[in-house]
Amino acid sequence: MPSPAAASDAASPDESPQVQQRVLVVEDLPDNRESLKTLLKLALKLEVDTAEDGAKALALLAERPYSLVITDLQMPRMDGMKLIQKIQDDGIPSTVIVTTGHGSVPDAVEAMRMGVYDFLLKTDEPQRLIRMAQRALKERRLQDEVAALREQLHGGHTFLNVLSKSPKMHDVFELISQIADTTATVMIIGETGTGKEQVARAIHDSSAETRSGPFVPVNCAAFNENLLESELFGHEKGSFTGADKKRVGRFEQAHGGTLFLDEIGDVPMSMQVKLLRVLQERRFERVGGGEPIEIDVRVVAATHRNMDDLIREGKFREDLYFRLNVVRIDLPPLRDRPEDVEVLVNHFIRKFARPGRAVPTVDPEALEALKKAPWPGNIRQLENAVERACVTCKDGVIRVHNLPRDIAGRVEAKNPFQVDLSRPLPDQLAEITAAFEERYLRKALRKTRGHVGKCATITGLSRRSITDKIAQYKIEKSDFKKD
Ligand SMILES: Nc1ncnc2c1ncn2[C@@H]1O[C@H](COP(=O)(O)OP(=O)(O)OP(=O)(O)O)[C@@H](O)[C@H]1O
Repeated sequence: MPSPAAASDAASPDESPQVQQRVLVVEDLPDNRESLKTLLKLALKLEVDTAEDGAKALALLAERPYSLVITDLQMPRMDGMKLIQKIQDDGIPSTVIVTTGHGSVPDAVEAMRMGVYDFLLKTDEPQRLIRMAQRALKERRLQDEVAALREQLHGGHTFLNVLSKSPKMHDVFELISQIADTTATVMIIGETGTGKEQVARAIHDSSAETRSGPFVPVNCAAFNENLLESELFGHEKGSFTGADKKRVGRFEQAHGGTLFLDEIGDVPMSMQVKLLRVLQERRFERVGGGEPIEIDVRVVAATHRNMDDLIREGKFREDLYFRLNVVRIDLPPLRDRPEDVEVLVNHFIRKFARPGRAVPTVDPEALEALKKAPWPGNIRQLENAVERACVTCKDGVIRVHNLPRDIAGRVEAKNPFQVDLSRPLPDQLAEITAAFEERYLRKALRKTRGHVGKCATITGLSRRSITDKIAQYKIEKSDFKKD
């Protein structure tokens, strides 16, 4: 039997703080049982329980989950083979390793056929057991993770903090769970505000490999070429004017975790070559530094741009695109998942509810308006609208007039002359005029694709007046340029 001292330098296989793994040793001889327990405890730094036969083991397995069961085959009462059979039949989510004497090798081989992970001889080196246990625990953890993800996937509208009832998004969840135990590079494509960063975080959290490491986001569009290089790769002291200190770049910061390259379509060509090299070689040098730095990072990139167009126009390297696009996730815009509006509204209401006050509700007309709005800014725009409504609603009910004008205006426009005798006539007239003016202006902007001069000609107003009204109604001119 192995001696405890032999394994003192082995590392724990479970670096994830979220999954607490436990081991069960099943062995009838007290000395062997205790020395195995001490060995495993020391080497794996995990909780280890023991049982003297199969029946006691089953009782323990019914009480708490064990990631790994290490069992002898020959024992009184219930032997190892019967225990294995029961674990298989009852679908107990434990991985089994068999320890056996020379005489029982055929039984151990039979146990392998029944689905046990592996077997080893009692005369084997202790290190062999430790290595086997480490491998088995790692694989178990991945299997448990995937099972937990699948449960989330089919059990509701939330998947690692991403809310959705939409079948299109459920396909995305399925894809994330499929790639959870890989480190494949992922490319997320979606309009602004569709939740690209949120999904990138879900990918990071879904994987036991990355989750215990950092999630490092970089907005590539926020830097010019030189700054982006030093942002990503860091620099050595004195490598350029102003580099008065050594700087650790984002790639290095993300070691062991995920680097999220947002707005990848905006990376200048010369930087694209450098990125490609890092993705291929998994190492790089700091700016002004000679020593190559090895990194173990999952890269998730995102863009709202049409990558095919960028490649066609010669603005993005195809080879880099292929590297990034190993797994591609297309996020649908909010207007293509109307079933999500209510779920998200309720989520944001809870998020923005004022402490100490009741969580607001939404009146049916306001909810209808929220569901019908086109949401060019997608979930972020919806989030802002709900935040504003939570602040302005007075009696704990969000009504149409608490919504931004462009959304409220759509409802009022449906029946602009509805008379409300509880409010003074001038107030209602002013609202109707404003709603009509806003609709007129939006239509003119749509026709002219946001061109203020042309819009002035159509409306008969001055350019200045158009600009003032655009500000007054909080209209985003850029929304019309894209149409
Ligand atoms: N499915 C979702 N469930 C809950 N919140 C979400 C969801 N999707 C997005 N959000 C929230 O909406 C906001 C915008 O999301 P995010 O920043 O991930 O979008 P984005 O596509 O990366 O935006 P941009 O293109 O502007 O970078 C964030 O506050 C995020 O938390």
